[in-house]
Amino acid sequence: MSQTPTKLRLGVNIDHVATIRNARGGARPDPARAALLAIEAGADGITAHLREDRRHIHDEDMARLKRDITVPLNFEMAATGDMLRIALDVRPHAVCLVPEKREERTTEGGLDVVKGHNHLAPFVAELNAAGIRVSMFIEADAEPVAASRELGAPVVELHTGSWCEAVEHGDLKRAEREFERLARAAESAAALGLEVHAGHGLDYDTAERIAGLPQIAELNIGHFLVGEAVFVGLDAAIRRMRAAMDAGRAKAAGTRP
Ligand SMILES: CC(=O)[C@@H](O)[C@H](O)COP(=O)(O)O
Ligand SMILES: NCC(=O)COP(=O)(O)O
Repeated sequence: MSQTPTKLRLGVNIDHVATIRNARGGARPDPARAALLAIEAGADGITAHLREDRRHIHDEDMARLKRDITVPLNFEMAATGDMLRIALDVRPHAVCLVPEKREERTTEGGLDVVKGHNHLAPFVAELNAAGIRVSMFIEADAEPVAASRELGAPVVELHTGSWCEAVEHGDLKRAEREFERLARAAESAAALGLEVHAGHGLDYDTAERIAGLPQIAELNIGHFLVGEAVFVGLDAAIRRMRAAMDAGRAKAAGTRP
């Protein structure tokens, strides 16, 4: 017998609207406007990453997003004292702790929650105490999942980058291995009572496939959607993404979207 699938949330990451704005300085395109449009199109949450080098999102963007949007704000940040101070000031719905390297082009790999336990513990504790939902952006492996649980984070976000890269390069064997890894990590996180999110590098096809993992509650997607917006508009790209996610979840559950 088929079961009604639980709805999978879509968090739209608007970082790269700010990347385009910053290419020229000034105020356009405005990431807060993109966030409002994303919500109209069906986003369940807005994600933004305040990088230490401020290459895209700026401090004022975070403050404006918190003030203007009507859905949960997911604030991605490195575990530094400065970022913690800003997050406690902005008070987003959620903070996702991510690893950050100044020279990287995008987030490479997950947080080292095992070796980094002592460094990360006070960040998780302070954010938890402030009522901000903490998620750990980790590699899809049992060890970081268990270490995140030990740290007291209620949520993990599984890094889908390696899987998406293998799919993009047509390396099907590696892609299947990476997908199995994500599936196992999602299962072990859910078994430990953690809420499971996933993201990085997802497109329509990979989002549809990963939506079939029933433990996953939220996908965070940005770069691909902002790129698609150039061709079809942000509204249409988000609606198509929503449909792909619903189709993937329904297919895996044996129902219709
Ligand atoms: C943590 C993560 O995977 C992304 O949300 C993050 O925002 C990537 O950083 P860039 O947006 O700078 O590529
Ligand atoms: N945490 C992942 C995210 O927010 C979006 O990543 P991407 O789709 O911009 O690669």
